Amino acid sequence: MSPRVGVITFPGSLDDRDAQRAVRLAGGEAVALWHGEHDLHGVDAIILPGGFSYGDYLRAGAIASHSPIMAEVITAANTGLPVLGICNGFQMLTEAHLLPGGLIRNDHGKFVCRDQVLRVENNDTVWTNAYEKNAEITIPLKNGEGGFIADDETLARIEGEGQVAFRYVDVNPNGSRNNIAGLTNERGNVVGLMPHPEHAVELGFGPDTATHMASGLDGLPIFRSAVEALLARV
Ligand SMILES: NC(=O)CC[C@H](N)C(=O)O
Repeated sequence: MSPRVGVITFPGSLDDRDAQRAVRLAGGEAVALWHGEHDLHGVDAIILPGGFSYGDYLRAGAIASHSPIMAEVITAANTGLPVLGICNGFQMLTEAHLLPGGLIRNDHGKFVCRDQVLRVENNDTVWTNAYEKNAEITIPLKNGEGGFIADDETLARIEGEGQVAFRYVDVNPNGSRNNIAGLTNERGNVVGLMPHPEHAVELGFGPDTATHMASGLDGLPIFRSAVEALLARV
């Protein structure tokens, strides 16, 4: 049976249906979940999608991190359930303290939208194991609050423990410390990243392959990583 991957919709989510589609393309069953529920409906993994939950009021992801379903997500993540946060979802994961540090307004003050090259720094997580270590991938990036921050001590710990999952290559698009684009928790079941893998899973809809010499499908292995890890577990 296909692993059941829950995608939570919050008020203001934009990319929930794209995430569901990516799950299906990777061989999983996508289960739509609503932020106001207290029930994860027995899913095998969770995706917190991109968007503008609660209009980015206070800080992007801050209000959503207190949604009723997030209490269940936090408990489940702490017992090993695979959880992926994409962009606004990554912001929620730091706000919920499932990942360290925080995300603030881009250093140049503008919204950024571009095809972004990333390096896979850690392929020993539930969500990155289908990549080669140090693989360079191109997936879209689109955010206003993507600047990763952490104090020096936290940053040293993140680097020392290998918790940098993805790093920006060539350009740092938002002023993130140490060019950090995505993180994992120590256990490797919770991963968050600013760029959008769910927008690079089908030819013709992802990065401009002619300009970037990208495959256009570089986001798919994130979803395949978890689906295949879950299948192997059964
Ligand atoms: N694409 C997104 O998920 C955007 C996240 C958030 N609204 C921001 O602009 O930073």
